[in-house]
Amino acid sequence: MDAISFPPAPVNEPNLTYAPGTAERKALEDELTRLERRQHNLRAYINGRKRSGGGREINVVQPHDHQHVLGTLKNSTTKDTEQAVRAALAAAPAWRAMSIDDRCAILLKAAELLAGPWRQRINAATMLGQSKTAFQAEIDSACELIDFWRFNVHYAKQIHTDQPIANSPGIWNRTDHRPLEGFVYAITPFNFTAIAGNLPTAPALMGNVVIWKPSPTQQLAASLTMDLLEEAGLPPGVINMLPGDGLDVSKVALAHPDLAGIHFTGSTPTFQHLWRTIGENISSYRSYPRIVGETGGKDFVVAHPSADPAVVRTALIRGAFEFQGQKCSAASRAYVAKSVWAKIKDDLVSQTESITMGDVTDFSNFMGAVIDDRAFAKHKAAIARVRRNSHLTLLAGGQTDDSVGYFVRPTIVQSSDPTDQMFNTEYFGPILAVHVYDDSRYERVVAQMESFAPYALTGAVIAQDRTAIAWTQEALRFAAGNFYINDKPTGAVVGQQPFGGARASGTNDKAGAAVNLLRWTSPRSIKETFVPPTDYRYPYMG
Ligand SMILES: NC(=O)c1ccc[n+]([C@@H]2O[C@H](COP(=O)([O-])OP(=O)(O)OC[C@H]3O[C@@H](n4cnc5c(N)ncnc54)[C@H](O)[C@@H]3O)[C@@H](O)[C@H]2O)c1
Ligand SMILES: N[C@@H](CCC=O)C(=O)O
Repeated sequence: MDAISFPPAPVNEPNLTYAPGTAERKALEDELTRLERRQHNLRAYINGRKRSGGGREINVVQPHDHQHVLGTLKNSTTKDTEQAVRAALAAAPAWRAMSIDDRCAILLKAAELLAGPWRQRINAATMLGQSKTAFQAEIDSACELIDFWRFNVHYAKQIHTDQPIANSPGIWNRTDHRPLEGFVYAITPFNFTAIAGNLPTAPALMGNVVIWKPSPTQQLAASLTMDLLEEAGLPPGVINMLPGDGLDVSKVALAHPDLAGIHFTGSTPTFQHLWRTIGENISSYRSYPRIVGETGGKDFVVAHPSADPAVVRTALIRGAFEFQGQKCSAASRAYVAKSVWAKIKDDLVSQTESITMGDVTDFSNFMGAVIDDRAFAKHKAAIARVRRNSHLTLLAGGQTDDSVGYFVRPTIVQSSDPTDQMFNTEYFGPILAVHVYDDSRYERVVAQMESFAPYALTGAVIAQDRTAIAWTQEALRFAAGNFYINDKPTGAVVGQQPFGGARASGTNDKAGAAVNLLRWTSPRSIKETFVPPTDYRYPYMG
C-alpha cells in the first residue's frame, strides 16, 4: 500500500505503582513465583528457531541469592555465529523490501504486548535476573522499552518522509532511506532490559538484519524479549540472538566482510576493544562499519551554595543508590558547598544507613544486590582502599557480604582531595564520593571537576541562584551529554531527554532519537529528469 500514513502519536507509558492490593502487584508476584520455580533453558535464536549453542554452559543466577540458578545458557561458538550471520543475510532482502509501515506495525505490536500481557513476565525476569526492585524494573523493562519502540516508530516515519526541499524545473528529487548493506552487530549490557531490547530493534526497524549478543547476566529477560518479538510478528532471521560471553561471536562478526555496524552499550574498555578490532580489519569490509557505542560514566552532582539542602540530599541518595548505583548515569561524585554540607551531612548519612537492602521479591527493599562476583570484588576492593587512605573518610556503608547474594551497602566517602581516583574511576556500584568545598571556591571547583574524569555522560547542578545556574550550564557544556538542573542525574525518559554522552562515554548517538536511527540508514539520492537534454552543446554555442 503506497498511501501516506501516520502511526499513532507516541506517548510515554505511565509507571504503575505496585502499591499493596493493586492488580499489578498481584500479577507481578504471580510471575515472580512462576519464573522462580522453573529452570530456564536459555537458548540461541537463529533463523527464528531456538537452538542450544555449542559452547560451555553458563548458569544464570539471582544476584541476591546466587545459589538460586534461574537457568542455563550455552556459550555461542564461531560455528553458531557463522550460522546466525548466514541466516541474517538470507533474511535481509525480504526484510528490507517490507514497507516501513509493516516494520513499524511489528514494533507497535511489540510495545502493546509489553504494555499488556507481557509486562509482568519481563518485569519479573528483570527483577530476578538483574536484582532490580519492582519500581526499577517497571521504569526499565516495561516503560522505557515500550517508549523506545513507540518513539522509534515515530522517528523512523519522520526520517522516511524527509525528502529534498528543492527541485529544479522538470526534475523530481527523492531520497531513498536504505538500510545498511550487511548486518548490524548489537552488543548489550546487563543493567537495562530496555537498552538490550532497543539496540537490536532500532537498526531492524530501519530495515537492517541483526546479530544480537546480550549480556549473560541479562539473558533471562533477553530470551523473553526475543519470544515477545516473535509473537509480535518479527520474521525469522531478522534478529538472531547469540547468548554467552561474545568472544567467539566477535571473532566471526568483527572479521566478516558484511559487518555493517555495531550498536553497543557497555563499558568503555570493551567498546575501545571492539573499535580497535574494527580498525585493524578496516580494509576487509565491504563498507565502513557504523560504530555506535554508549559507554561508562563518572556522573556528577554539583551543589552550589544557594542549593536547597533537601533537594541535594534526595538527588544524591536516589541518584547514587537506586539499582545499586549500576546505572551508567548514577551519581558517583558530588561537590558540595560547605554551608550546604553542614545542613545535609547528618541526614544524608542517617537516611543512607536506613536504606533497606535484600531480596527484591520483598517489596520493602529499596536496593537489591550487585550483579555478580566480579562487580562485588571490585566494590569491596574500592572500599578497602578507602579504609587505607587518610584523606578519605567512610561516612556511611562500607559493609559487603556475599554469603547469600552480592550485597554492598550504600557507601558514602568524603575526600579532602578532589583529585583522588574516586572522582575519575567508574566503579559502577553504590559508592558515592563527596568533596566539600569552601563556598567562595565554587568557580574553581567547577573548573577542576569539568574534565577531571575522562567521561561526559550525565551531571547535575543544584542551585537556586539563576546566575549560578546559567554560569554552570555554560562552564559544564561539554562535561555531560545529559545535564540536569535541580534534579538527580539519572532517569532520562525517551522522547523527553534523549540519552547519551561524549568524550570516553561514547559516540553520543542518543538512544531513542532520530539521530540514532539515522546511523542505521545509508540514504540514496535519486534524481529523475522528465525531459532530459539530447544535445551535448550549450545553448550559447549556437
Ligand atoms: N552510556 C550508556 O548509555 C550506558 C548504558 C548502560 C550501561 N553503560 C555502561 O555499561 C557498563 C556496564 O555494563 P556491562 O558490565 O554489561 O559492560 P561490559 O562492557 O562488561 O559488557 C557489555 C557487553 O559486551 C559484551 N562483551 C564483552 N567483551 C566482548 C567481546 N569481545 N565481544 C563481544 N561482546 C563482548 C558483554 O558480554 C556484554 O554483553 C558500565 O560501564 C556502564 O556505564 C552505559
Ligand atoms: N537512561 C538511564 C541510564 C542508562 C544507563 O545505564 C538513565 O537516564 O538513568
